[in-house]
Amino acid sequence: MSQKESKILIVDSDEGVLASITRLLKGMFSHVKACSNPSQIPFLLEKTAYDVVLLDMSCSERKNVGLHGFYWLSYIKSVSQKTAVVMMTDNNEVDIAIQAFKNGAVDLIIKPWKVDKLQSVIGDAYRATQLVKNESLKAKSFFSSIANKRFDQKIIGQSQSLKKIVHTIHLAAPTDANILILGENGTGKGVIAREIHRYSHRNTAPFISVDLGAIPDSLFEAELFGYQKGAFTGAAQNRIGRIQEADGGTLFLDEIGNLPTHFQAKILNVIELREITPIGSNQAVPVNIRIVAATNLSKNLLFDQANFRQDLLYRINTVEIALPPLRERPEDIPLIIDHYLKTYTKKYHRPTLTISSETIQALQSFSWPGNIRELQHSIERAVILSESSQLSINDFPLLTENNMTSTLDTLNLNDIEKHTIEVALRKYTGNITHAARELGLSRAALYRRLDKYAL
Ligand SMILES: Nc1ncnc2c1ncn2[C@@H]1O[C@H](COP(=O)(O)OP(=O)(O)OP(=O)(O)O)[C@@H](O)[C@H]1O
Repeated sequence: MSQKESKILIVDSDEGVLASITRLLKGMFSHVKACSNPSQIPFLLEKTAYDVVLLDMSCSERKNVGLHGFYWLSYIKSVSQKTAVVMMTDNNEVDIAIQAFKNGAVDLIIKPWKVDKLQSVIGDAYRATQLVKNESLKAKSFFSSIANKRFDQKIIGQSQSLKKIVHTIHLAAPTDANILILGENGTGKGVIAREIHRYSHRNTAPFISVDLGAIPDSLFEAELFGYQKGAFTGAAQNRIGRIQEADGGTLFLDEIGNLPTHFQAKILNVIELREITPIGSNQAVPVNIRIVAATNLSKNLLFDQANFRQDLLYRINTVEIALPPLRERPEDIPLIIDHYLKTYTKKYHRPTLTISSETIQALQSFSWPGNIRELQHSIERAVILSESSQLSINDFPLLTENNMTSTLDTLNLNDIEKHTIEVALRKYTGNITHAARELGLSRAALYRRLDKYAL
């Protein structure tokens, strides 16, 4: 591999990992930078154009906060499309790999790594970036195609409840009313928010989505309000924040229910004053935005002022859309299956794959705690792993296991704990951070139990 001006950034909170990978890659790259605090990533990327970033999935400046790597992966891809990001994880899960690729990672390394494997993956990633430089048009579409497809999703389903929701969207979208979307994880709140934007008169302006649950506290203000050059160490140039990026368009505040109270006050201020002040500036900038917000909090929790500022709530819920969980609209399931079967057989080159009607019925009777996202992932996994020309019940392990729809016929605490963990993992389609949060455990404590129960 040519060493001429090749640059790699390695991000991992574990200094030991950093030291050993740095040693391994020093011979391959002319510039190797190790970083143990991911909040420095914005400043490092501003200073240097890295060809490759090797990023740990759970890197965070805080302990046990889970898969923050996904946040940083999106960040890196948003500021530097040409940088190839390779993710590292100590978790050998298909879902994590699929999610990493969907978010734009070019490869994934499972810890503990084999030296030759690590070097060949990084070498390939570097060569891909050179391809981008040489054949920029072709390669650009290679890097951006997966990401763009995510935003094309149409609302699929014909149940009465979904029809009502689509009708509400058509009425409310063209007004500038703020809209609050309520629904369990994976019910399609993001898809609805994009549909609202598409039907609004702002649809030629940006739709900016901010996952409030994923932004580290230390970056909240910089990310949302932007900053001025010199505002803090490392602020090498002015940067506009996400709110200003949405000027003229729609700002989608996802997971608003997870926002700490002091940040809720800042968002309320923006909505009331319709202006923001970047960090380091004393000049307020007017912003013309329409707010669409979403949360998976139940109405009871949301309307409890101990959890959420009620003055903010009444600002964002002019129109409320409550998305029903998938189990309450099983008539939509065959359409969704058909859609994702077509999508994934095409993607994975298995055009002749069908699904038996018995399997469709079984999928309709399942409770889908992770909703459409879980159904979608199950179909994707089945398409990848099935060896026959027709998908059957056996291609969907959750249909054959004694799963969460059944009541546990035991009082053994270990069995109950294992079962509860399985339910949480399914609900969040393997997302350790979300599952741990719902179980009231730290990520580390959940990992210990996964080992204990061999899950
Ligand atoms: N009506 C639908 N038809 C087909 N696919 C859908 C539909 N609604 C959502 N999806 C797909 O389901 C997945 C989850 O959707 P989305 O991210 O919008 O859910 P969400 O409620 O915002 O989830 P979360 O609360 O976890 O952020 C996405 O891949 C999306 O494309």
